Amino acid sequence: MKIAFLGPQASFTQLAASQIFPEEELMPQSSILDCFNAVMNNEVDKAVVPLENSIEGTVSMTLDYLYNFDVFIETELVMPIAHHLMVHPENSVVQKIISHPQALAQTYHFRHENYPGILSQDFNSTAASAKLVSENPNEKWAAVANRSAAKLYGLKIIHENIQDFEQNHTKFVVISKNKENLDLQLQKSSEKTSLIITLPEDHAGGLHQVLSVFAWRKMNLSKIESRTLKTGLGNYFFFINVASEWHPVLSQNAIDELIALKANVKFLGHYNEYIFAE
Ligand SMILES: O=C(O)C(=O)Cc1ccccc1
Repeated sequence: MKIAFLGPQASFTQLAASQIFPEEELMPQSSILDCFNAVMNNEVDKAVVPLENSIEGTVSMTLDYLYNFDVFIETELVMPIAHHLMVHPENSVVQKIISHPQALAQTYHFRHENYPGILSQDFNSTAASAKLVSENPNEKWAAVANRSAAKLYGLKIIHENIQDFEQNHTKFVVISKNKENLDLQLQKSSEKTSLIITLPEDHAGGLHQVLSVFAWRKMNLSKIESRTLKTGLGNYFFFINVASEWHPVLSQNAIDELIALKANVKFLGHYNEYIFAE
């Protein structure tokens, strides 16, 4: 089986992907969009992408593509994230800090306290930034990336554990064209159902009606996030997680009732959440 992931080697997504799929062929992609496209074009069977971070929140690109592409979520892995600042071994001066926007956001206060006025630059992934720094020994650049990236690309770590909050976790999801619930040999923490709901038209109590479908069935919502539909200010879709085992009749009735309310419902999957094994 072929598995796409946000690469290159030693990205956080690769660490997640190799734990979920230790035996499969992992195929690095240079963006989250490329991961979705690889699935849609059948170049791969599945892809692993980051969905949410405990400091910075949802990876909005992933949320948008879950809305836009015909894919399902097959499983989720929660992984602790430690960021380090690294430079080329021949360098110690830092004039620019490069990383994935999520990593830059998770280290914002560290950078502003320790490197005030130093430029930051978004790049495709933490590992891609580490690789870029290693390929440019004459530039005074530093990357925010993980320890495996420092080792693989031969960089020197000058500050360890620079994430702004000690508790830093990212959820990675496996997406594919199949409605599957992956059974992994990892520690399972919970089960959930993910839906994307679009309300029919703007009217008082519209969202309340949608939420009451879950409330009176005692279906516990563990996440609700609104995201712009990009059709104009004030137009949103809602990403909802229902935290429970799958009750076929109850869950189908809830979806049928949402449809009767003229909401648009996209079922993303019922799947397990696993915890990264250190
Ligand atoms: O850039 C990476 O290495 C990724 O896999 C995305 C990411 C960035 C920061 C924290 C978690 C995942």
